[in-house]
Amino acid sequence: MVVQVNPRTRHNKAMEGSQQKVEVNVLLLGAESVGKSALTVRFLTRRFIGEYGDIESIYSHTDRIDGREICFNIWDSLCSQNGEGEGHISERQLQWTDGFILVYSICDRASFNVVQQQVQRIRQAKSKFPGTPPIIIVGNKRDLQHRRTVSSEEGRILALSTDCGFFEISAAETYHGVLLVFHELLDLIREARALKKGAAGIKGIVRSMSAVFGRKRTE
Ligand SMILES: Nc1nc2c(ncn2[C@@H]2O[C@H](COP(=O)(O)OP(=O)(O)OP(=O)(O)O)[C@@H](O)[C@H]2O)c(=O)[nH]1
Repeated sequence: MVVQVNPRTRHNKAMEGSQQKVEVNVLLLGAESVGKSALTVRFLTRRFIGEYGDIESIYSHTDRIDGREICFNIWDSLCSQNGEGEGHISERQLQWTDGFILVYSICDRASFNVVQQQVQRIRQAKSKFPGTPPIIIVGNKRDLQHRRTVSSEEGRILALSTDCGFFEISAAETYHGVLLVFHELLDLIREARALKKGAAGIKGIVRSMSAVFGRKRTE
């Protein structure tokens, strides 16, 4: 079973008219050993291979979803980069990504704390990078119930209070939960893009109208 919270109403796919290929950049963050690579590899290959090594990579994966080609660029980041401390997010990462997947392990409270800090950092960066990309919080290792130290409730409350999506999954046990995470993020990214486009359109109309009326006033 997968626990899920949707932060907003689901995106109406009719909002995106054209049938061009859609490209989305997805950044996976979280503490060490929470399963970021396991999630990435599950999504790319449908497999769980157990050990993943310490390689930071950006993977590209194209899928056909609802009759449309979607290219996912997935940045599987390493924790504690450049001595900046756990949970650090670089400006390059913030500028690059269209959406975040923040992963913690349900058996590791410290990793949940890291996700809490990362949500705050991303939200604070909003002023620097307008239109903060959507965030999905993922509690991984759901198969290890006997070692659970973070309740589902805590994950859900964090997500609700910070306007993030939330899933509890086991990358080890199923592909389905991982697929849901990426598809939900895709929906939120498309929704954010449609809103941005709409806002730009309205701004354009307002600009044209003020140009016309502004000119008339000075005549
Ligand atoms: N039981 C269980 N183990 C998992 C699950 N997901 C990942 N693991 C294990 O957790 C360990 C760490 O997984 P990784 O995917 O390498 O974690 P990571 O977050 O990419 O780690 P870093 O690259 O060191 O930051 C590995 O031994 C995985 O096999 C899961 O859902 N359940």
